Amino acid sequence: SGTQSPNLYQRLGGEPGVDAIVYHLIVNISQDERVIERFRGVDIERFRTGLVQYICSVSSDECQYQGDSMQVVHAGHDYTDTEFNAIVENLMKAMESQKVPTRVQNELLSILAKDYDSIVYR
Ligand code: HEM
Repeated sequence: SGTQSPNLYQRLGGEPGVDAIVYHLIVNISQDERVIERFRGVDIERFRTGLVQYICSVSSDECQYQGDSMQVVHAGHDYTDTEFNAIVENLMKAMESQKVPTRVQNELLSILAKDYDSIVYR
């Protein structure tokens, strides 16, 4: 804050911005037949709060993600390339709906892309 340049979290809209992005991501996932079956039986409120916290933690030093590592959370499901890309696409649509500038979108995507090897196994 103050005269410092805003961090990525702030450029994503801070807490209300990230809440809205994650909300729309979940709506998009719920309408996406490529991945919806993967979320059957999942505690969505827990998923929502975990994701909000995770995005905050990778985009600022303002939060600590309390959940398990991406590797542990996604282990044993054989998530595919196509499913990974579907989630990314749903996130992009969510950010677009919140009018997040393209370069800010790309900054978050490039950070999350590093989790690819922890989520998709082959
Ligand atoms: C950019 C890629 C991804 C990121 C950053 C990501 C991140 C996360 C985070 C932070 C959580 C919450 C963990 C917690 O706090 O408990 C989570 C849970 C989950 N993710 Fe992902 N994820 C990604 C890709 C995927 C993909 C490709 C799938 C499958 C289609 C998937 C399916 C799930 C499911 C089903 C849960 C809920 C697990 C449970 O609570 O049992 N994720 N993910």
